[in-house]
Amino acid sequence: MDLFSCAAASSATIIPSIDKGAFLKLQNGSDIRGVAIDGVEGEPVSLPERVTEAIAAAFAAWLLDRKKPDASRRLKVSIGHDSRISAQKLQDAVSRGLDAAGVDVIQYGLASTPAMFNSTLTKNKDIFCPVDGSIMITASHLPYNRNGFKFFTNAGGLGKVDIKDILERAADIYKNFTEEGLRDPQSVKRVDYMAVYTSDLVAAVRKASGDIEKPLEGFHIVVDAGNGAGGFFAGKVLEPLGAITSGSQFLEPDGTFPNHIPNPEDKEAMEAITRAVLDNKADLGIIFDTDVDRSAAVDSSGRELNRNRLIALMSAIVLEEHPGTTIVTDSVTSDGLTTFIEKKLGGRHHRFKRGYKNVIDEAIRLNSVGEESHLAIETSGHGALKENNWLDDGAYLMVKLLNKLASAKASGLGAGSKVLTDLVEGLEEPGFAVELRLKIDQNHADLKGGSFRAYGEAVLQHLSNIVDSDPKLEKAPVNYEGIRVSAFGGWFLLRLSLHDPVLPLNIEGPNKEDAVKLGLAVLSAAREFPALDTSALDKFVQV
Ligand SMILES: O=P(O)(O)OC[C@H]1O[C@H](O)[C@H](O)[C@@H](O)[C@@H]1O
Repeated sequence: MDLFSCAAASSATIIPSIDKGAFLKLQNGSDIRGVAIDGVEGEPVSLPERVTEAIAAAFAAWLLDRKKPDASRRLKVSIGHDSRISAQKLQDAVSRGLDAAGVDVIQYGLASTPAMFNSTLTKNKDIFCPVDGSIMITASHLPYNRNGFKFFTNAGGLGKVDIKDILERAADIYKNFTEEGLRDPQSVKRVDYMAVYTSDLVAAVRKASGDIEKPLEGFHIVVDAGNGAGGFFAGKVLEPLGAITSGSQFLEPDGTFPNHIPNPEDKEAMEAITRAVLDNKADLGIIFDTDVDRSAAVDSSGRELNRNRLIALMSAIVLEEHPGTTIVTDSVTSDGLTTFIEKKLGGRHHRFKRGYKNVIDEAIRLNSVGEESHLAIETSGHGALKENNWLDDGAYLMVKLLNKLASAKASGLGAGSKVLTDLVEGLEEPGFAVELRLKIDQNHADLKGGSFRAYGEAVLQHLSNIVDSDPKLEKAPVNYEGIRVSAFGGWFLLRLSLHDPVLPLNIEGPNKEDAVKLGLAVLSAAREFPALDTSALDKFVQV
């Protein structure tokens, strides 16, 4: 069943009528996300093929406006996809939409999100690069029935404003669609771009090791791709570098994700890669999300190198290369991380907002106003380096770790992941950490017809007032998102979710008891908002 109401069937024309509002609802920050296939009750299809055609044609129109090519040149757009079961269907629809808008289509097949951005930068006429624009068909770690798009030009990923513009254009294009349908493109070019992208990663590690052909010889590294698109990393990156990859798991693409969610923030996923490392007595484990823009690692003792630890590790590597530089992170990073970056590593920690695009854009902005920054990274496992064109690339983060292993071995420091573990030595970790997500009921009368955002802002304002009147609670002096407060040896941050009608609450404390005290401070404010579902917090504070 389609989400959209059907227009009255006059003569033979049955194009479901879809208004602009329904198109705009497909926006998810700087991505487009929707339900691509039937199968989950209560989740009707919101991204059918014809809507996809319209979105692709709208991207082409947007790109033509930006690039203004002269009449003799046709623009080229590359398309790639992750392992989702709707990938082929959407790739065909995207190709028809681009072709109808007069743009050349180059299909890469199974690919990673960072590879797609990279194709706008690669200079190689034989493979039609650089392309003018690129589309990745993915819904990251979301369930199997979802899908969506990320768009790139050589200036980076498109932002919120551009996505809204594209969806508005798509709604107009869709209105003019006829029952006849768009033709299949006359000529689609197919390129094995992942071969190019992976050989760049291999070259980067070889270079860092002082041009050794197999700098990872003697290392045993297991990869867990969670049946997403990241399986290439074992056979196309690690093995040519000499590493043993036996025991790697879930490398085959399978859009039903039968083993675990491909998501380095997911507990089960991290447990799966940790088990693989320990069972195989491997030196290192590497895990990716579905489209490989996020990653995490596990050391040989089974210690997870994700979230704050991964940021600490990457900061140590980047600050060795660029002493004193600023590390930009998302807002839910720990106080211990700030101390580590500033006191141990001698850098500056700029704790900004949640959202990978927000941290990357902030790092670029800092550089433009004279503050040097080389790393923008989120606890989610998204990370981008200046040296890599600010490409949001989970595989490149792992390449930086491999460089470290390879150069340690080359300089006689031996194999194993100790060189990485040693780099995070001294990072203070909280005794207790939790994230609770408090939902706002958008249909509740207390919203009085207003938006969930306005309601969430009112909760935050009320909490802010309570904090101001309590001497035990100390507001963070610099804060870019929500209300962050230190007390009882720990901290909490209550903020609005980037996309959902939710107020995520992060609490870290020396122990659960102190974390509960922080939770109670939030609860005293939250209780007064009947549309806010505080049940998770109620449960948490009942020790
Ligand atoms: O605000 P939240 O609901 O916690 O979501 C925040 C997250 O949203 C998306 O997944 C983005 O890709 C991440 O970069 C961001 O961190």
